[in-house]
Amino acid sequence: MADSRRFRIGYALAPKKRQSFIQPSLVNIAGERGIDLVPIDAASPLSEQGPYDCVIHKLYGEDWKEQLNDFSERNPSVPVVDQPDAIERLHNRISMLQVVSDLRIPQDKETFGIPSQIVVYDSIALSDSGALKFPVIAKPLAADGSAKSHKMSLVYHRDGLLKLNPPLVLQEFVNHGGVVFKVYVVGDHVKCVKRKSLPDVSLEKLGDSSEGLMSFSQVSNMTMQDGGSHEEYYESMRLDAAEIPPLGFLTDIARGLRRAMKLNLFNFDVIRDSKAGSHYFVIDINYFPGYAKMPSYETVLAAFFWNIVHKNDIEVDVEKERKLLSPSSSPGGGSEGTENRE
Ligand SMILES: Nc1ncnc2c1ncn2[C@@H]1O[C@H](COP(=O)(O)OP(=O)(O)OP(=O)(O)O)[C@@H](O)[C@H]1O
Ligand SMILES: O=P(O)(O)O[C@H]1[C@H](O)[C@@H](O)[C@H](OP(=O)(O)O)[C@@H](OP(=O)(O)O)[C@H]1O
Ligand SMILES: [Mg+2]
Ligand SMILES: [Mg+2]
Repeated sequence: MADSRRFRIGYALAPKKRQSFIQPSLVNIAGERGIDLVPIDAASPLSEQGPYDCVIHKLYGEDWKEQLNDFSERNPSVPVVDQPDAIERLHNRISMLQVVSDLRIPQDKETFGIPSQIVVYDSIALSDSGALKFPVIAKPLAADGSAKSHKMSLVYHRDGLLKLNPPLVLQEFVNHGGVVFKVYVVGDHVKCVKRKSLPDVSLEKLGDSSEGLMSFSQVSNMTMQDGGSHEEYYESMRLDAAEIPPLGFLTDIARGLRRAMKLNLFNFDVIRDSKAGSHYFVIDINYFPGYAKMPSYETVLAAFFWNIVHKNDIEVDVEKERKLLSPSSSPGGGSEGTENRE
């Protein structure tokens, strides 16, 4: 007999994210699979809303974190995707990439790592960039979703550093042919797309840049102008010609990151070292990225939701779950039939 039970996924998203992610196409495809997407009002107590079979979210701040923790304590059987403590690691650009350095994956033909980087907490420390080679990219230390956290500078020489505002990360710029590979992860699903990136920096450019630095923001999200310049034309040719790294290689990294971070919804940016064609750098990891930009995102996300409500097939903090499910924690909430989940 067909399963007629419907499942409710509560979502707490900022207005812009809600608009881009909760497309009618996603609502329809999830609906056909028996899953209803239900908005959560972040201004009211979460524990008074519901019932939900799962909560997905992307909101910042301590208050929201407390709300989620409180909800999990009251509703231990309802998965919160993902746990706020696990997401927090991605709000700092050092802890974000540390997880990549700590990954132990057998590396064969293709190898990966992160660019050399240092963290700078105050202006005095800016005069000492250590052993870093220029150019470097200065990135705000915090990756907290604010417009400011995406404002970067490409710094050509030491003098350019003095114009920056710490706390920030100074990361060696790697020439990579102007293309960034965005690897989207949704549970065990992995999809790579190509995007425009910063162009390579030549030695000549390094020598004659009097400004010392160039500011930019969200370069991979910039669309090319209609009837654009020659430069844009060549950029788009470069993008078309770029070969995506082997999917098996990216999937191994994705799987390793998912396990290590205990996260299900993220993407990471990868660039290919122009000097060593099979060496790659992971330069950024983002929680709950712009999935609507991923081909067939509706079917992928609907399948993910289905897996959660039917099989609980998500990456979780086992220790935390154990505590939450211990007899001392109070059960409750969740919609009818939640206990049917495995
Ligand atoms: N080390 C690097 N070498 C070369 N290019 C880089 C490096 N780091 C960043 N970039 C370029 O700068 C862009 C922005 O950097 P990054 O991805 O760290 O910022 P972000 O604001 O967190 O991006 P997103 O919008 O993906 O969250 C990258 O997409 C890439 O084009
Ligand atoms: O504004 P914050 O919270 O930092 O999150 C952004 C991510 O950092 C970006 O990576 C997302 O864009 P991509 O999906 O192109 O990576 C971007 O996607 P969006 O602009 O479609 O929402 C955001 O998710
Ligand atoms: Mg990025
Ligand atoms: Mg980012």
